[in-house]
Amino acid sequence: MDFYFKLALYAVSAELFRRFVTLLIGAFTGPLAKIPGPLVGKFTTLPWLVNTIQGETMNTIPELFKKYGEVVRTGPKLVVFADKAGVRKMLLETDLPKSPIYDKMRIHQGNATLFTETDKAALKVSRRLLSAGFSIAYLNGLEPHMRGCIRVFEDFLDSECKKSNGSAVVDMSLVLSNLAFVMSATAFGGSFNMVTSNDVTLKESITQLFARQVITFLFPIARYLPFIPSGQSPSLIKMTEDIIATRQAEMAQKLEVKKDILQIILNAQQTNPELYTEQRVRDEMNMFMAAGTDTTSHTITCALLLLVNNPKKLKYLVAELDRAFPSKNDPITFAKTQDLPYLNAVINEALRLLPIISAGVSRITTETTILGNYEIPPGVEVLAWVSAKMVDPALWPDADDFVPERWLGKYKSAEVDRAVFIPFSIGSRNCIGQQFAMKEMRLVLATLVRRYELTLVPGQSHKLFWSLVPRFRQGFYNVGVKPRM
Ligand code: HEM
Repeated sequence: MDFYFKLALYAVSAELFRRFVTLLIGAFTGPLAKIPGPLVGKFTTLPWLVNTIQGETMNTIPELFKKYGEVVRTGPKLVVFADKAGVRKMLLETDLPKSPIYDKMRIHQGNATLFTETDKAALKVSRRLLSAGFSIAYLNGLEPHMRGCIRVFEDFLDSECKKSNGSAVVDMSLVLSNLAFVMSATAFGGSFNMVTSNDVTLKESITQLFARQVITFLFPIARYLPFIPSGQSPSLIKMTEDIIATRQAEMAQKLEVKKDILQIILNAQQTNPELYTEQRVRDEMNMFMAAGTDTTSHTITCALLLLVNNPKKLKYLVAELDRAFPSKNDPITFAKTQDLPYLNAVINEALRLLPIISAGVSRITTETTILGNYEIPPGVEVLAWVSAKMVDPALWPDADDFVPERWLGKYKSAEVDRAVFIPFSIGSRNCIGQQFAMKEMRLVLATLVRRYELTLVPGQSHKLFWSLVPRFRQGFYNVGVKPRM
């Protein structure tokens, strides 16, 4: 017994020693050793993990770029890139696959969705299939749904104002999240009047889903712990199940059905039931609703934040919208908002200054790849820190200021650099919902600014943290709202 115990002890010690030596060698030799970064990053990703849990990487990594330059090693096999060429090469030219953290974000292991698919061949199939649901013809067909949702939203704002003697203070981050959720849900097959209030249930469902995804990509084992949020709130599960069941019943009765993403997924299920299992259909729908909710609502909330804090710019936008819609009741449409220069410029500035993509896009090298003048061996997680160049003072005069005018022509002799303005990412994994999002954001922002007087509620913190998307630390963003005459 004693002999076996000693043998086991020697074996464990030898293994620990081997690992220690490998770590030391990896830290100070080999291609990654040349990459600058904090000393601790050569040995462990622990500080990065802690920062990610705290939602602080969006604030701390830019500090590392200031200290170490545009390429920083933050873990033994983790490198973050802010340089233009490196980011473009990783996302576009070499088109590296998504890293295994996306596998870990799956709600159900074994069930990939479009967002969490890491296999390039499988991606090609599902991306081609689902792209049909984002064609211009399909998106234009969504206009009545979106405008219907906005009408209900306006009724809600009007009644809030009536309740408080004509003007109200509204938590825009909450109500816009609910609105965006309903817009996605109706676009993907849901019924129309689902949410008309400042009920927090749906927002909490999405927040919970995202929080779980962050926890499980950091600690995959956590998915088995009872106190970790399931990411499957009962209201979200029920809603998705109802939407799918209603559509399946319509199909069974051979009724004419909507041509939408849900239908595309259900048709795929009929031809390929092994790949598109019932569970995958549900996960895919949940993913689309989540991807389409806090992304657009955050961007619109930030556009409002920037506008109410810059009243002169808000006036320019009001003037543009008054010219385009002289009567308060003129229909605000896709076609009429598509090319409004100042409206588009405001949305671009919101996407540039307060982007969704504020904590890097994760990829993995599969062979030795030259990125940012460094030789990156296979199996290294590389993060494209897209947001860095979007606020680089060398490219954007008054980089931290809200200047919609820079999108209307040269600003202080600089033209916008579209090669670094990539809030929807680039390459084969760019945002499939980009046009959907732009159409939705133009409609909502134009309606709010044309029909309501919007004012700053002072004393609020603009501090953000990251939980798959940026969120307000204070938990809300209030704006004063009053119907315009
Ligand atoms: C302002 C709004 C939005 C922004 C800024 C945005 C941004 C992005 C970015 C940066 C990615 C790449 C993420 C990565 O590689 O990890 C992405 C992917 C994706 N987005 Fe969006 N998004 C927005 C709205 C939407 C909407 C409305 C939908 C759906 C209706 C959507 C669906 C998706 C999907 C499915 C993917 C994964 C695509 C793939 O991996 O092939 N997004 N989005």
